[in-house]
Amino acid sequence: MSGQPVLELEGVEYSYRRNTALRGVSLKLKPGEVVAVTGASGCGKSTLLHCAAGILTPDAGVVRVDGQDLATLPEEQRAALRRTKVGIVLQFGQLVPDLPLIDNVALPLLLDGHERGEAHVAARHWLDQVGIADDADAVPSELSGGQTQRAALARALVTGPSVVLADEPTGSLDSRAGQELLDVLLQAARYRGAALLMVTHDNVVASSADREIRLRDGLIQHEVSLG
Ligand SMILES: Nc1ncnc2c1ncn2[C@@H]1O[C@H](COP(=O)(O)OP(=O)(O)OP(=O)(O)O)[C@@H](O)[C@H]1O
Repeated sequence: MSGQPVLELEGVEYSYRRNTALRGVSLKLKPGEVVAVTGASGCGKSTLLHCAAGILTPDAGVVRVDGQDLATLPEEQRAALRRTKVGIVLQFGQLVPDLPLIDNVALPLLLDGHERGEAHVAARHWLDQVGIADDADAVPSELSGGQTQRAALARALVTGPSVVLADEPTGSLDSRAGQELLDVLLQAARYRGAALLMVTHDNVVASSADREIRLRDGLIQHEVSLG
């Protein structure tokens, strides 16, 4: 795997008031690289993902996306970088409740100034890729947990991001549906050259990665190359 890292964390620390979640975590992902973050509940996995996404600002350390330090960018540029370069699949609450799925998935493109028809074509493509093209006109409250997760993945991939961050991407799916969704994610990384960082409790998901980073008490306990 060649190229400069598209995602870089250096000495990232984060505390929630008195609760220290990350104690200095460093990692680098190159284009097309797939990294699984594992570890016991509460070890800091989601916090790491949220820092990488720019949702949380680290207390110390640096997060770079495509070589740009998120902390030094003006808010508007940081938001634009996150919108265009980073696709995020969180566990809950990502979709806009009253918007049909087609618009939910097209939203990152619409916010970025793309024309509506063009955004809808891309959204339909990704709804099809994740297997819910028939639900394009449904609103999120009409969906199952698994369908919601698929829609969130379609929305994360619609901009063709350089970095995809996924928190338990197959969490509420049975093993077959989970495998299908994992395949979509892996293809986005391997064929489109996106770096994929995914938090998972699932050994099958972890073993599909190129590397596994195991966290313990907010630190990298060990790192295993699986390639
Ligand atoms: N909003 C919050 N306020 C206070 N403490 C928090 C908050 N979110 C997480 N924590 C604490 O930070 C630590 C790391 O939490 P985090 O959610 O990152 O772990 P995790 O490895 O993702 O856990 P899980 O596998 O259960 O999702 C834990 O001790 C947790 O209790």
